[in-house]
Amino acid sequence: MLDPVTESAAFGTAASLATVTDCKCRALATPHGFGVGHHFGPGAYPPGVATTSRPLVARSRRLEPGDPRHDRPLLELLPGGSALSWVRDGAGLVGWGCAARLEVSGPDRFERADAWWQQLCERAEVVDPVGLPGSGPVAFASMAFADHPGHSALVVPEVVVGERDGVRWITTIGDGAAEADEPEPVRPPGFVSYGDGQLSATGYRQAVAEAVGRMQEPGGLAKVVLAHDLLATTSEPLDMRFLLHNLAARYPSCWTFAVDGLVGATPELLLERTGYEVRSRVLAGTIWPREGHSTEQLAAELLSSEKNRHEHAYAAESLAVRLRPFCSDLVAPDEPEVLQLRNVLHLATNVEGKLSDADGRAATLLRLAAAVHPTAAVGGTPTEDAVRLISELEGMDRGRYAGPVGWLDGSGNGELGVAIRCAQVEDAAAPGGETGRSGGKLRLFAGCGIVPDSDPDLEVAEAEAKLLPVREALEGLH
Ligand SMILES: C=C(O[C@@H]1C=C(C(=O)O)C=C[C@H]1O)C(=O)O
Repeated sequence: MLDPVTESAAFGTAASLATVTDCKCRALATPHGFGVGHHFGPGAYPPGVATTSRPLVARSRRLEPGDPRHDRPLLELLPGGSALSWVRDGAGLVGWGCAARLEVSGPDRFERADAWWQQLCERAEVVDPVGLPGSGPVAFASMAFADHPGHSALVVPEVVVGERDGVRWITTIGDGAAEADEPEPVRPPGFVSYGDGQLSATGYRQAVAEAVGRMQEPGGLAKVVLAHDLLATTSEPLDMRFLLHNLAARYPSCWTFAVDGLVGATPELLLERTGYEVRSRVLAGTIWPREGHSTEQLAAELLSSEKNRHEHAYAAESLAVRLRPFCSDLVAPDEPEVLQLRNVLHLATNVEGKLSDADGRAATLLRLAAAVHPTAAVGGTPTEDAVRLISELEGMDRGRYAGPVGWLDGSGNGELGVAIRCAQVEDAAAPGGETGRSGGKLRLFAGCGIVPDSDPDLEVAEAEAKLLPVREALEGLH
């Protein structure tokens, strides 16, 4: 987890709050703007006063063979502590330290986060001869699923190491002191035990049965995605890198992420923006391995399942319909394909578009995310009714589970996945920590799309299959 909040300023209404933290360093917000500086004293910026101190300084440079930061796998560079990650097939970004941090909540969390990041980047001093998506200043983002409750976080690391198209680079943000941080050995979490979270598996079965009953009534919803959580406790302090390494080893084609204590490996890409190109991979419709059934048989069964095809169509359409207004061109195939993972197979649709810039400025990634989140892959159809039903029937706080997670750079590029197959670290419990406990505590999440002909027992089994990646990573399988 990140350093404790040392100083902060809050603004907004109770319905919509933003807190910008000077994490032993650099960025602060006020009701009227954002400033960046060093060594603020408590109350140095009373409400209503905009700050005018120093901007962020970001310097990128290429790493060359022979430098361990060039030659070692990205995840092995993480020094421990506040790990930040977005890695797939060995490429992507890892980061550590905290040069600036924003916490937002409420219905306009995306807009506020976007404004903060735009402003930080506009004022930043950037030296970036690398010039690739992800070089220069970067923020890792993890947004709350719902308008209420839950907070969203943007973290600007002090050091980022990136790899793209075979090029490795390092970016330091701020004074670069954290660049020298040496990775400590990764520590295993010891014994893992599980208990009910806020919604037990039996409670989940009941919630699904209730949803199915209501959906079968006239005027009922077409689809709702219900989830539940599982509490894991470890006997030793939790080193997030242990999870990241094991997830990346078993799920290399997924995006292995860690942002502000939310850690997982997602197969679902909400949006990627590279210049004017946008891309999304929508997943919905699932089958999981069964004794005596080959992968080919399972794939054929999934493709021919009307229930799964319906679940999928709602999700793919929700993304395409909401993304289209921002695009001059959008291609969404009519037929889904099958994505095969170790634990499950999904129906998948890859959507590609070109952003329009009619007013001279294409929509930013966070604005696009605000428009498309939640798709019917994690919300439902119609969206607003589904989100209300989720809150009523789950009765738990999803936090940032199923929200957008990923990174943004200063040129408008970035990738946001859907935060599934993940856990929220509630307490890493470093030895000597305030809790006096030595073990860590995490909440694992999994959910399933429910349609009027869903079988509650099968949905419980599906959720169990979706919990496996994090469980196995925690238990040391790689
Ligand atoms: C909600 C989750 O997964 C989503 C639901 C799916 C489904 O219902 O078939 C498939 C992929 C994801 O879009 C999850 O893994 O927690």
